[in-house]
Amino acid sequence: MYGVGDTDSERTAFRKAEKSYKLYYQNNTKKKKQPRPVDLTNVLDFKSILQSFNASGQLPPGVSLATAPQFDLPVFNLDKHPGFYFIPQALSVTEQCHWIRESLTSFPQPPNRTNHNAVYGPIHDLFVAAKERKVLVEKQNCLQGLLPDNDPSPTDLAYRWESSQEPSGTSKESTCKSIPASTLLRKLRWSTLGLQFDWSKRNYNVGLPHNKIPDLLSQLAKKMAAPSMSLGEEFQPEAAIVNYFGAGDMLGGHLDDMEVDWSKPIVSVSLGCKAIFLLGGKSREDEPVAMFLRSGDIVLMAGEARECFHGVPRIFTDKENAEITSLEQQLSNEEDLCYLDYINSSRININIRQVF
Ligand SMILES: O=C(O)CCC(=O)C(=O)O
Ligand SMILES: [Fe+2]
Repeated sequence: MYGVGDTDSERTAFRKAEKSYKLYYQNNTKKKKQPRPVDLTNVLDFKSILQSFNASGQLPPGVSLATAPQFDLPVFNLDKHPGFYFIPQALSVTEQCHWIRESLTSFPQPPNRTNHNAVYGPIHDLFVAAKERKVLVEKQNCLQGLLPDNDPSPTDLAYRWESSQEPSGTSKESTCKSIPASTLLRKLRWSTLGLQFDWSKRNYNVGLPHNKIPDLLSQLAKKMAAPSMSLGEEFQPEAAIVNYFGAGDMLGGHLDDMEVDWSKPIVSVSLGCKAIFLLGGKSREDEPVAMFLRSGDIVLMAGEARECFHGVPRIFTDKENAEITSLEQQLSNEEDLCYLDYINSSRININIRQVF
């Protein structure tokens, strides 16, 4: 689903656009790596579109106001992409902070799976462990026989958290593989909520243990999906993918085609650093439109837009372009500094789907 190009796709319009926005470094004269400057003049900016719409009722060519009865925020459509909806600043800063905390603490908790499952099995409390500078230590073959009798989960975990200050003790322990939680947090790429997506088989595996989509997230998705739903129908959130992006990360052009009913939207929430989103056509040969996604923006992809290639070639983690000042202010109290530290250089995307 998420592969970026083989040699053929290197030449497509979508791939060209990805390359033009992707973060590349260049050496300047003092041999310091600098991000290559990128031309952003063709990137649609719904923040300024909203501002001028609010001031004068004017919209740029190709953008129109969606009909969204009983919806209390302006929602925009793109004339060339039926089924695509943009809701700028859909979430307040307080709501954004809430979903950032949830995305880092509760969403990656088992039975939800993450990209780390394949290597380490289920990992509990990753964010707290990173905050407490813990290390993940291989337990089997290595610590067996050294575990206390009251170990809470001796059978289902091959790894466990340990304080990094713990003296290594016996020679048996010192040969254990150990990985700092902070490294694992930095390498967290996705977690899945609700019905679990099996990336190797490219389908939803309803047999995997899972929890329902959390109520508050479900309510949010139902409310935000409304502009793209037929009258009298309600969106049923059954699965969600949470994507975590660091500087230089990108999400290659792809289609989300594993859900049964494509008339239902994907509700996609952006948090943290600003990104560029590319929305293409049904073929990679179609020229994509580029737009900024900022913290608090929500997009809906329904109907025809569900069949369109899309991706995220760039996130901006530098102060000038990240546009997270209000998040920084709200997360500047002592208990939130750990979240601030993460989101300062990261973007989180939560996309919620109705599968059946
Ligand atoms: O990060 C985004 O804004 C898009 C995510 C996405 O397309 C996906 O997870 O399928
Ligand atoms: Fe997608």
